[in-house]
Parts: sequence; structure tokens; C-alpha cells
Amino acid sequence: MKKISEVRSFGGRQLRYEHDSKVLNCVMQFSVFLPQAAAKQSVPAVYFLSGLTCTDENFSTKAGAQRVANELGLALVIPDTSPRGDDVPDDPEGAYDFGKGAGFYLNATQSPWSTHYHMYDYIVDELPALVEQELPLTAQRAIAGHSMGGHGALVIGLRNPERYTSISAFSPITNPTDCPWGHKAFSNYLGDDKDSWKQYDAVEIINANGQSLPIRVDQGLADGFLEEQLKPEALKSAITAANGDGEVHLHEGYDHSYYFIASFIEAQLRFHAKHLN
Ligand SMILES: N[C@@H](CCC(=O)N[C@@H](CS)C(=O)NCC(=O)O)C(=O)O
Repeated sequence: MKKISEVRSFGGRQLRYEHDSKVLNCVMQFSVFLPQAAAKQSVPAVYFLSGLTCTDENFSTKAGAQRVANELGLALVIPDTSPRGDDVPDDPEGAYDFGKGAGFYLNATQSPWSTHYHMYDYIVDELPALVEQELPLTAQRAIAGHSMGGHGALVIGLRNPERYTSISAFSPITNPTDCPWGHKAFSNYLGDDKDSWKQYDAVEIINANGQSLPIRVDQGLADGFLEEQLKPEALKSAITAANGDGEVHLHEGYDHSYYFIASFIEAQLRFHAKHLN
């Protein structure tokens, strides 16, 4: 991997890298924050998966996560949201909710998407193997995300409890098999067999397998996507029915934006730090 930028932040280092991804079959960029503690020893990492239209830079520049990450001795690993480049197919109408910037953290099975859109394998296997080999990171990981990335964090954490200690999400798409964003993405990436969609739906996964990792969700009640796309009550019901360890915090007046994320990122990082020990 090749470093493309480095700046100092709150005593730590904010880094950006580029590498050839075998899983995605294209060149990818990602960001990492290393706290000051990483100068002396390897540190655990919180992976943050961003939402529709984002790159790695939305979270690294807008969330204000570095101060608390440095205090807690946590690295932040911040991937892009889809494969990239001129060879990668995109939404034919240029819509923001499918294609580039909207990989939905799954492995596509349908042509032409299946050549590049394997974000599930990228986040679960390829990226951690790379950064843990090249940077002072332990194999202790937590996973977090926003909106489409909240869906990704829930699905990836729930399906891989041995790889993570805890899961958190801002405004996640909790039940993508039952909302317009999910229907559009899953029917294109995965085809018409709705049974194949369930492996990428947090509510379906909890209903089928229960929940073994602790979960914290923060959701703004003035979020314009709340009722049609996000459905936090579906996740809450699934957690309750599974008798799981999950908190869904509803916040009066907050919307879907990074102003909301910046307001509660400290709470989410402290939640992960407790479980990362
Ligand atoms: N109205 C937005 C819809 C997409 C959106 O709200 N994206 C969220 C994630 S689902 C986001 O984080 N946007 C980037 C940002 O606010 O920096 C647009 O068309 O760009």
C-alpha cells in the first residue's frame, strides 16, 4: 500500500493510503487515524463504514472523532463505500443510492456488478489483513457505521462475532429487505431470489441466529429517512425478541447529517473502548 497523505491531529496521525484491491479488482483509497499510543505499541481499531455518496474522507474530515480516539488509544480505519475507477459500472441514471458510493457492503452475484462489488469480503478480510500487516494494529476490532454503513456494520459484526468485540451504528438501514434503498440495491446486486437478501439484513440475521455482540445504535428523530428507510423499531424488536445486549438511543431534533454523528461519536467510541479493553 502507498501513503498518499499524512497530517497530525490531536497528537496522533491522520493517514490516507491507496492500494490494489484483489477482492474489488480496482485501486482503492482508505483513511486511518493512529493515536499517539501507536508510536509505542500496537493498538485496537474501530472500523467506520460510511453511508451513501461518501468516500473515506467524509468521516475523517467531518465527524471529529480524532480527539477521543487519541485519548482512548484507538485507531480508526475508514474505508471507501464502493469499488472505484472508470472500469467499475455505476448506476445507469447516475442516482446516488446505487453503484459507486453505494456498495452496500455485500458481495454482488449479478452481472455486471459481480466483477467488482465485493465490499463484504473487502471489509471482513482483505482490508484488516492489509492494515494489520502494515500498521501498528492489534487484531482487536470493533465495527461502526452510518446509514448504509450502519447496515454494513450491523451485518458484518453480527455475522462475524469472532472478528469483532462490539458494533455501533448511526441511523442504520436496519431492515434493507423492507425499504426502498435496500430493494433497489439488493435486486440489482443479488437478483430476484429474496432468500439470498436475508444474509445482508440485520433484522433477519438476528431473527434467525440471535445476537452475540453488544450493539449501540444512535438515531436522530428529525432524520428525513427515518420512517421510510431506517426503521430503528424493527431492530429494537429483533434485539428484544432475541434477548440481546443492544441499546437504541433516540435523539430528539437530530437529523441524518454529520452534525449528528459529530455530536455522538464520543459516546460510540467510549462504548467500543469498554469492550476493546
Ligand atoms: N441528500 C443526500 C443523500 C445522501 C446522504 O444523506 N448521504 C449521507 C449518508 S446516507 C451522507 O453521509 N452524506 C455525506 C455527507 O453528509 O458528508 C445526497 O443526495 O447527497
